[in-house]
Parts: sequence; structure tokens; C-alpha cells
Amino acid sequence: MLKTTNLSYAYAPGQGLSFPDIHCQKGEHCLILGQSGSGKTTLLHLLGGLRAPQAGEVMINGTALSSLSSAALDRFRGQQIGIIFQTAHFVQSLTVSDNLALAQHLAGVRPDRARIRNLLERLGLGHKGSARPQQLSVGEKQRASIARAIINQPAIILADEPTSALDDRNCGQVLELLEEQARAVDATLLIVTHDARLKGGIPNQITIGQP
Ligand SMILES: Nc1ncnc2c1ncn2[C@@H]1O[C@H](COP(=O)(O)OP(=O)(O)OP(=O)(O)O)[C@@H](O)[C@H]1O
Repeated sequence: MLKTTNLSYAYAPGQGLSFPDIHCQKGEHCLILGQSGSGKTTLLHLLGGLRAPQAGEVMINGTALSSLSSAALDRFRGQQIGIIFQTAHFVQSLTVSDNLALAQHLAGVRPDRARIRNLLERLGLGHKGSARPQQLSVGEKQRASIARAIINQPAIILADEPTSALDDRNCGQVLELLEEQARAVDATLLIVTHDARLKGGIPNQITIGQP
């Protein structure tokens, strides 16, 4: 389902990052652990096709990301991959609901207002559909990010440090929410983090950045 081989990336000559191979089955939940600076965000960007690796390959659902043109990759990402970034990026001039409709539109899917309403309700944001992103609390923004990541029922959900800024109670809740939402759409869930609190929650773990 998600498979990488010999992935490496370099921001500058001589400063290459190499990653262990990852193999995550359909519906499986995996944790990628690594210290600050070990390359977690870089790896997540490679998995999501936001950066092209210097070497190696990312295969998602049998498709090699390197085989796609830039336009096809954008479409593929919109339909198959939901990404929860470390910091949420919403279009601030649009409502929460319209941000989700935009995610559907960009994936080539006709905006489905009933699905958007339903999803926001499931995530406890039913009353926030008409709010602007900047009117949401940190926790609400995070749930809105999760909603946007799963609106197109992606095959794979990638989350970058979703809990590192949260206290223990909210950390547990967000992990539960991510796992529940991934199960609801039978998606593979991959979380990159340095948050040791998640170690007990997801048994499937890969550590990066170790010599
Ligand atoms: N845009 C960039 N240009 C140059 N170097 C970068 C860039 N982004 C990251 N790096 C370097 O690449 C390495 C990996 O960075 P990355 O952000 O992937 O690590 P991380 O494990 O996600 O870190 P953190 O947990 O602190 O967010 C670091 O040494 C970082 O300084």
C-alpha cells in the first residue's frame, strides 16, 4: 500500500538524509519516530509527493510517485493522500466549510456540502462550518485539519507532529481521533513525531535518523 525503497534527499550537496525503507499495509497505522532534525518533515514531504527524492522511490497503491507528471501528481495527492501539516494552512478568507469544499474541488471532486457538514459534526465542529479559520482555537484548527485531510476519503493519511504541542489529555484525544477517522475510511495512517507519548499507542514503529 505504502512502500518506499532507498529514499534519500539532500537540501545541499554533502548534506544528504537517508531513510529506512517503509512498508505500511492498507489500513495499517504506523509511527515514524525521530529526534528534532532527523528528517521527519522531509520524509513526510517525500511520502506526500511534495518533494521529489534525490534517489529511491515512493509507491502508493501500486503507483510510483516519480511516474506521475506534476499535474497528475497534484490530482493523485488530492484524491489519495490526506496530509495534516505541523502548522495548519487554511485559506483565511474562506470559511472552514469552504476550505473543505476547496479541497474537494482541487481533487477533481464535486463539492459535497452534506458530506462536509456530516464530517464537521463528527469532529465536533458542526457549529464552526461558517467560521473563518482564524476564529478557531488551536484544538479546533487541528480537528479542521484532520477534516480537510480526510474529506476525500484518502487511501493514506500522513500526519506531521500532530500532538507535540498538546497536553496529555488532548494528545490522547487527537491520537484517538486520527485512528478513528483513518479506520472510518479504511486508510493507512502514518504519523511522524518525536512525541514519545505516542509510542504506547501505535505498536508499528520505525525510527529514523539513527546511525
Ligand atoms: N528548507 C530547508 N533548507 C535547508 N535545510 C533544511 C530545510 N528544511 C530542513 N532542512 C534540514 O534538514 C534536516 C531535516 O529537517 P526536518 O525538518 O525534516 O527534520 P524534523 O525531524 O522534521 O525536525 P523537527 O522535529 O525539529 O521538526 C535538518 O538538518 C534541517 O536543518
